[in-house]
Amino acid sequence: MTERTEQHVTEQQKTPGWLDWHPSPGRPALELPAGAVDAHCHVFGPAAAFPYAPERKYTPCDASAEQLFALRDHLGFARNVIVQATCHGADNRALVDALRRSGGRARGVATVRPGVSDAELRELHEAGVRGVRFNFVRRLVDVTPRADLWDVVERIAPLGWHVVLYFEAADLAELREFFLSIPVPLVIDHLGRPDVSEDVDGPKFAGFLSFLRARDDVWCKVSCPERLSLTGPPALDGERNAYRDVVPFARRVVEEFPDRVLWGTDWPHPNLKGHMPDDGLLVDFLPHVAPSAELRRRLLVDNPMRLYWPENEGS
Ligand SMILES: O=C(O)/C=C(\CC(=O)C(=O)O)C(=O)O
Repeated sequence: MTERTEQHVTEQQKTPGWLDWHPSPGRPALELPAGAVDAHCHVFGPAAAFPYAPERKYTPCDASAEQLFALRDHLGFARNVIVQATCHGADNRALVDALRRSGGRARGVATVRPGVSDAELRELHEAGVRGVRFNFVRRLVDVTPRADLWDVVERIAPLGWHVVLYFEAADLAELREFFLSIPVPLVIDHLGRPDVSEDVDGPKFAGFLSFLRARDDVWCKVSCPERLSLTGPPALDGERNAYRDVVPFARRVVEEFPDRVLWGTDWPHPNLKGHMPDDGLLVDFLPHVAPSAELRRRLLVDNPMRLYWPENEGS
C-alpha cells in the first residue's frame, strides 16, 4: 500500500527543469480577427482525473480545459484546436473531455493505435476529433512501424480526417515519400522544425518548401517560434518583436501558401528549456509573419475553419 502511494506520487512529479505555463500573460496589442482559431494547443490532465500515460517521455504540469478556455478568452480567440500530446499517449480521455466542455468551440486531433475500435473512432468523431497525429520526434516517442501508421490511415480516411505530422527537419528527406503516399490531407507542425541558423534560401528549407508544393492538400502550422528560435529575443518583458530569426521562415510559408497555413499558441508549451513566453506577446509575433489583415484573416479564421469547421465556414 505504502509502495503504491509512493509510486503514485513519483509518477506525478514533473520532469526536472519543467517550465510551467505563464501565470499572467498580457493582452496582445494585436486585435485578432473575429472568429480567430488557436489551431495548436494542448490540455494536460489534470493528472488526478486523467493520469499521464505510462509510456510518456515527460511529465508536465497540469493544464486543464478550463485554464485553456480562460486563455482563449483573454487573448481574444474564438475557438481552439486541441492536439493530443505524447504525455497522454493514445489515451484521449482528457482531450475528449475538453472537447465536450467547449460547447462546440474546440475540435481535436487524437492519437490512435491500429487496434482502435469503430465505436471509439465514432465517439472521437462525435466529440469533435478531425485528425490523428503521427509524431516522429525521437525524444518524444519510440519508433512506430509504418505498417501500424498505415493501418491507422486506412481506419481514419473514411471519416474525412487528416494526419498531423510532427518531425524534425533533418528527417524529412527520409520520411518524404511515405508522407506523400498518405491519401488524406497532411498538416505539418511547427514549420517542419527548420534549423533557423541556416539560410532561408538554402537547400534545407528549399526541400521543405518543395514538400509543401508536392500536393495542394499539405498544410503547415507557422507556429512555435519560441521553440525554433536560437537568438530570440523571447516574448517576455514587453518584447513585441520577438524571435526575429524565425520570421523569414514563417513569412516565406505564409506568403507562398496563404490558404494552407495555420497558427496556434502551443499552450502550455511543453518541454521548453530556456524561457516560458508570455502568450499575449506571442500573439504579437503574428503581424511579423502575416503582415496584412487579409493574410491574418486567412491564417487565423478562413483556413482553420475550412479544415476543422467546414460546416460553419463563412458563417
Ligand atoms: O507542443 C508541441 O507541439 C511540441 C512538443 C510536445 C509534443 O508534441 C508532444 O508531447 O506530443 C515538443 O516539441 O516537445
